[in-house]
Amino acid sequence: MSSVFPPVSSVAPWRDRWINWRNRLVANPRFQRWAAASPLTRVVARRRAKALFDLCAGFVYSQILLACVRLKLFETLAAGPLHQAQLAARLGLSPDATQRLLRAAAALKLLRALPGDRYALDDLGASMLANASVGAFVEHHALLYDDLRDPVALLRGEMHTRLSQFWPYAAGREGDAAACGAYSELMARSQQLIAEDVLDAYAFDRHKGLLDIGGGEGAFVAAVAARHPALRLQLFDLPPVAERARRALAAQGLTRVDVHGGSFLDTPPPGGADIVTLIRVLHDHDDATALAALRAAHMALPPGGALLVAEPMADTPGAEAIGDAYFGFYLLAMGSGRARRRDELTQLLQTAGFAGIQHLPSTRPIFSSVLIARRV
Ligand SMILES: CC(C)=CCC/C(C)=C/CC/C(C)=C/C=C/C(C)=C/C=C/C=C(C)/C=C/C=C(C)/C=C/C=C(C)/C=C/CC(C)(C)O
Ligand SMILES: C[S@@+](CC[C@H](N)C(=O)[O-])C[C@H]1O[C@@H](n2cnc3c(N)ncnc32)[C@H](O)[C@@H]1O
Repeated sequence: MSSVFPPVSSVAPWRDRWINWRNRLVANPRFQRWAAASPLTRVVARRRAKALFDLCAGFVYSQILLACVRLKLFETLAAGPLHQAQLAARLGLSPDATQRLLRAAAALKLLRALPGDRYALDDLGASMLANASVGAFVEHHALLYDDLRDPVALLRGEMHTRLSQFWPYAAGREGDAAACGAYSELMARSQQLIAEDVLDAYAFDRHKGLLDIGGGEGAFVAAVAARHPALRLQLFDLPPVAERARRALAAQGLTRVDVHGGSFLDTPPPGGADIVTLIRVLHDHDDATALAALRAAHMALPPGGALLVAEPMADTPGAEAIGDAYFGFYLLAMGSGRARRRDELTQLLQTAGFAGIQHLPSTRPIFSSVLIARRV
């Protein structure tokens, strides 16, 4: 059999030679058949085959989830198990289509099949109910999947993406007021997955005033306000987003937040705070703009003031695919930024004049890791 692998140089480093030897073996169909049958290797072989199948099928699984979200299947089952026929009537699907969807959702552990053709929520379906923003993310993935239909063209920068319309500032259109509502709402809803974890990770009560740069509609400062009634609060975001924040905070009766509109690219954020937060802001931007945001934070703080950065980071153990695969390609489609590794962020922070950079353990680092630093 001819090999797709060129000969290995005998002077290559030992690690390369080991990897090449191993990959030749794994790519050999005879080894594959042997490994699938041998009691020594079959567990690993099945796991690898399943992992590769799941990569092939990922889009199909996602679209089954989208069908469940659009048909409000999880909400329909919130009160308890229902029979397949009852579900067909509630979902407005034929009996066949209902059975197909229910079986698929049960196979994906969203639902649990019960005896007598009844279905209940399983852990993943119940978790969808508990985290309402996940459904909103699933819906907005329609844009991302459209942009990903030709991933090579996307990598080559040959596509005009829908996601860059959704996030206008990523494409240099900071002033696009019409488009900021949709992303601001999505971000505000998904703070539920972030804010409490950040508040648990750091003792904000050692500070007098907090400024949230890129604070969106104020969902994070509202969570801070609830936990730390004595902290003075400021929010800075692009003018149309700041206007939305003013309205949203006033609607909650939160008049103690001082909201400022401007771009950190050309407007210095207000001073007076001794801690600045950048929550899910830096990863949106390429290094030059991320540095501008950090320099704006630096300027707003007194010497010794603190900077807290919270966002998904690329090298989070157990969540590598979320950082490098999901956010890597998401941000590519969006038009700027990348999920940085902790040491890459550390370097940016140092360049902007921060020191004492520490990683803080957080409850669910897969959604956001937390770094704290001190302004020199
Ligand atoms: C009761 C008995 C006997 C046993 C119980 C067993 C048990 C312990 C079960 C566990 C149940 C449990 C607590 C489950 C919890 C599940 C949770 C919290 C699930 C959360 C899921 C969250 C998901 C899937 C989040 C998805 C987030 C996405 C897709 C985020 C996308 C973010 C984007 C696009 C951000 C864009 C912003 C930008 C532009 C990058 O800046
Ligand atoms: C991904 S959102 C995160 C919002 C919020 N921090 C959160 O976690 O929900 C990024 C925020 O940065 C804001 N932003 C982007 N470019 C900005 C700029 N040049 N100056 C100020 N804010 C900016 C956006 O308007 C948006 O609200």
